[in-house]
Amino acid sequence: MAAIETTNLTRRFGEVTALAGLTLAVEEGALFGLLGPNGSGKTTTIELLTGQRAPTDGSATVVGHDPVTEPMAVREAIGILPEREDPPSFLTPREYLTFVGEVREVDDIDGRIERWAERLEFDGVLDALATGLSEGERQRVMLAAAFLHDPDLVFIDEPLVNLDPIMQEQVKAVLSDYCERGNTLFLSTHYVDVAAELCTHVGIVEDGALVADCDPREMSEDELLSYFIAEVGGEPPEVRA
Ligand SMILES: Nc1ncnc2c1ncn2[C@@H]1O[C@H](COP(=O)(O)OP(=O)(O)OP(=O)(O)O)[C@@H](O)[C@H]1O
Repeated sequence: MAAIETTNLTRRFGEVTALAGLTLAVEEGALFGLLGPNGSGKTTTIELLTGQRAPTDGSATVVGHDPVTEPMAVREAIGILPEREDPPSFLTPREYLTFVGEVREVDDIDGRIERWAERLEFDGVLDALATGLSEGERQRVMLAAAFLHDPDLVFIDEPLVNLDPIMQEQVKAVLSDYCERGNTLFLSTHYVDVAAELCTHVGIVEDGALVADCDPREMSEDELLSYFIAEVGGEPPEVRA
């Protein structure tokens, strides 16, 4: 069954067409990556699918609900980590996550916070003001917030940005494990290596339209990179020896 389906999803901002008729299906349990260059419409797609913005044209279904007519049902069923969002600077991670847990009506909030803090290794700063946290620590707190209520589907805009290589590996394991339990992830990224290594399904988007839909497990990272560059209008690189 599809966790997400879009038909001709379109969004214009005045003269600018951010999304130009995106038609896409993401199956339940997929670790989906929307791969595209800067300005290709990735963030806009997430904003439309999560009910933060209305489309100019077209439609979408997210875990069986229409984000335009049933935004609350969508919001309850999903987790989201938008690009460049931080916990409030004047709260500690524990306070912020407690607030999120209460809004999300999570059982055993304290236990879940402890488990996520250990898993994402920010237990040492759980009671420090967020203003003093590193960018990577703030990113991990926001990841915990997205997963705290154990949703069926999570959207993450650029999941590994700001993380050091060791933390990137740990976050990749968290994301893979989440999908192996039957949940669905919708990532947006412009990093081909992230899509190649992590995803089970990649959609390549350019100028707001889907130009390719592939399974990266069936190709090497170099092949995905060449495919990506060819699809977004450039010349493929010379294959490395
Ligand atoms: N609120 C807005 N008003 C006007 N134009 C917008 C708005 N939001 C996005 N756009 C434009 O729509 C296009 C797609 O933007 P979007 O942020 O969805 O791309 P993206 O693929 O997420 O880019 P990046 O990888 O740089 O984050 C861009 O040309 C952008 O300038």
